[in-house]
Amino acid sequence: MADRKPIESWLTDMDGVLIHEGTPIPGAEEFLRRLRESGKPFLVLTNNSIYTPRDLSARLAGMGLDVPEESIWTSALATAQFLKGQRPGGTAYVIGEAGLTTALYQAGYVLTDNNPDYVVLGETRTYSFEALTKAIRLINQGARFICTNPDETGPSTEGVLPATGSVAALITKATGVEPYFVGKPNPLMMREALNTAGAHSESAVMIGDRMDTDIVAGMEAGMETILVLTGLTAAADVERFPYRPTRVVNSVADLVELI
Ligand SMILES: O=C(CO)COP(=O)(O)O
Ligand SMILES: [Mg+2]
Repeated sequence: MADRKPIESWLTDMDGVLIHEGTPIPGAEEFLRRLRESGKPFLVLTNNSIYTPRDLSARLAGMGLDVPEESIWTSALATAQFLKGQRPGGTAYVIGEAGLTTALYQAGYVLTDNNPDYVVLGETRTYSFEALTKAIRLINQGARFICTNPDETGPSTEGVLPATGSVAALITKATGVEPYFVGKPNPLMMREALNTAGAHSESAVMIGDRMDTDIVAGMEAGMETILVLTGLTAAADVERFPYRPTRVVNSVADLVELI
């Protein structure tokens, strides 16, 4: 890309780039090791709001991937930071896992189903009819609808998994209310990530497997972008979009020599 600065900071998506659910993607271990050895700032930037950074770091370590918790930024953390800024000491009814409930507690929020300020929808593998019904009723009674991420599906080795964006669509259908999405491609998540990594967009790169979250978010934040073909976007899909990544590679294994 013409007159761009050398890449000094690396922001990388997780699902579909480093792992497929519980399975590491070939080349991810070497990519992360080379990043650590380079001493360059890097951050794993995931829309997956299920886990706390500590739990996620432990899960990744169990797959042989060494990512310290301070190098992980999730859509749950971004959502908690957003709500803390919007309404300090607020209240929320939450559908999600420990990654989201812990982040909201740490942001000073009270989690309740009694007249909450917000309904906050995150990623889980155990959506319940009762919880969705409660969320729909609370939104109808005036609670503001927030969602950690717009991903309709997530990747796995067996195929796609329904994700938060699809569940949000169910609630929207039942209430007529659209959520505010905090995760990628919201510039909020990118700004917070760049600040967390101490990175500057003109010398940073965003690696991802989705054109409509990772790549557009990086592009609109002024970063170089690299699409990998190990996740949800196939090579033939790229041309359908009105924008392009800086480069397309098969996997993170192809990026090791760029670090
Ligand atoms: O969890 C996701 C959708 O289910 C997406 O996670 P990533 O942002 O790490 O790809
Ligand atoms: Mg992904």
